[in-house]
Parts: sequence; C-alpha cells; structure tokens
Amino acid sequence: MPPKKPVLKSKPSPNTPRPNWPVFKPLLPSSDLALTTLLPSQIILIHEFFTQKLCSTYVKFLNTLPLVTTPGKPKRGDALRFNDRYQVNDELFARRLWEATGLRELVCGGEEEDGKGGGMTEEERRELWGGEVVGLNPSIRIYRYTQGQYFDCHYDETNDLVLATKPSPTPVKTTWTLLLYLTSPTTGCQGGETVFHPDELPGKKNTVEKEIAVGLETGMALLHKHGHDCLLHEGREVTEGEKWVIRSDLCVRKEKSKGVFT
Ligand SMILES: O=C(O)CCC(=O)C(=O)O
Ligand SMILES: [Fe+2]
Repeated sequence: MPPKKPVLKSKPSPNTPRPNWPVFKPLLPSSDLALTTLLPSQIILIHEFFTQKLCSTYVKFLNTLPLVTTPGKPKRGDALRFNDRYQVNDELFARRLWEATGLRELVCGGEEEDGKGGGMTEEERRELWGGEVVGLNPSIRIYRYTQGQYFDCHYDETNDLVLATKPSPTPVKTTWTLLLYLTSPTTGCQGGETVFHPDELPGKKNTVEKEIAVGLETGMALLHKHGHDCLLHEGREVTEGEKWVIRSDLCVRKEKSKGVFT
C-alpha cells in the first residue's frame, strides 16, 4: 500500500486582532463574473474575481501583516509547506468576501435568474457544492511564497464549524477550498502553479488521469472540492517574484436528520 498522503490541518488562532482590510474597490460588476469549470465537480475558476488594481492594493496591505514563515519540517502526517503565512478568524471579512464580491450569486444563483442561475437547478447546486452554501470559512489564511517556497502534495480536509449568525448560530461544514491569487507572471511571479495530481490510493474514485497545472492569474479565484473527494494537489515552487494567495472555504449548512447533524 502506498504511504498515506498528508492531510492539511488548519488551526485558527482565535486571539489575532482583525486586520483593517482595504475595501473591495474596484471590482468588476458581478454580472461580468462567471464560474468556469476546469474539471467537472472538482475544479472551478472565476477569472477577474478581483481586479488587478484591487490585487495590488491587497498585496501592499498584506505585506504590512505579521506573516510567519512556516517551518520546513512539519509534524508527522502534516503536509510539508514552506511559505509565509498569516491566519485570522474574521467572520466579518469572510462575510464581505462572500456578499460584496458577487461570489454568493455565482455559487447560489441570483434572484433575477429565477432560482436557475448559470443553468443549474437548486438540486444541481446542492449536489455540486455538497449542500446549501451559507458562506465562507471565517478562518482566513494569507500565504506569501517567495523564490524557492512551495506547498507539498496533500489533501485538504473538511472542517466542522459553527458560524456566529443572527438570531442563532449555524452549524456548518466546509466542502470546497477557495484560493484567490493576487499575483501572477504579469506581476513578476514565475512558477507557483496549483497542480492536481493523479493518485494511486486504492479505491479512490475521484482522481485525474494526468496532472492538471493551474497557472497563476492575477485576481483569479479557484474553487476545488475537498474532504473525502479532494484531489491530491500542491502549490508548486515559486521560481521568481512573489506569489500571494487568500485562502478560505465554502461552508454548507449541516442537515439535521434524526436529531444528528450530518
Ligand atoms: O498555494 C497553492 O497553490 C495551494 C494552497 C493549498 O493547497 C492549500 O491552501 O491547501
Ligand atoms: Fe490544499
């Protein structure tokens, strides 16, 4: 049996103060954004989710945060990642990223589309996203990769969370990873592709025949399914310049059946 591939565990740090994030301006009108399927039910892209100008504003701002270089040597079973990171629990920012950018309409369908946005029915959306998407994971992770840094092959795991919604909290689980790239070759960053690999785990039905390398594009968002169906993937080594990423996850409502949340 091949060795078990590491799973990425994310630990939010509850006491980090909320950063004074720049406003999301300028953005393209949400009607100009679309979900582009790269691999059905697995990898979806949103080109120009952030404009180039907004990305450059964010990179300048994120540079002022106290990023910490992750140690080259992970704990047993953790993925080897080597980058500079900042992690904060920020429900407000997660909500803004969900509501003020057009992401919610893209994922859940807009009102004007009569509940059938993007040609998908309500049922198809639930099937695709793994339930009713209610927002983004408040655990916001910022990555900076400089020359020679990378994120080794791993799977992203599902997390169970409780969102602090009003009037009552909402139990959720994460189902898809969101990566928002703020830099690319046009800003002087070479390498750093997110690469999905075939994997040889016995009985794993969600795999790819050939590797899929997604090149960086300034302002592009990438969504990929995680948890049980996660594809083996890596953040390839950056060979020049800096790669900046904002990471969160889609959260779906946990269904309560027979008194148990699933
Ligand atoms: O930076 C990348 O391209 C990949 C990041 C990643 O895989 C993760 O955050 O789990
Ligand atoms: Fe990952």
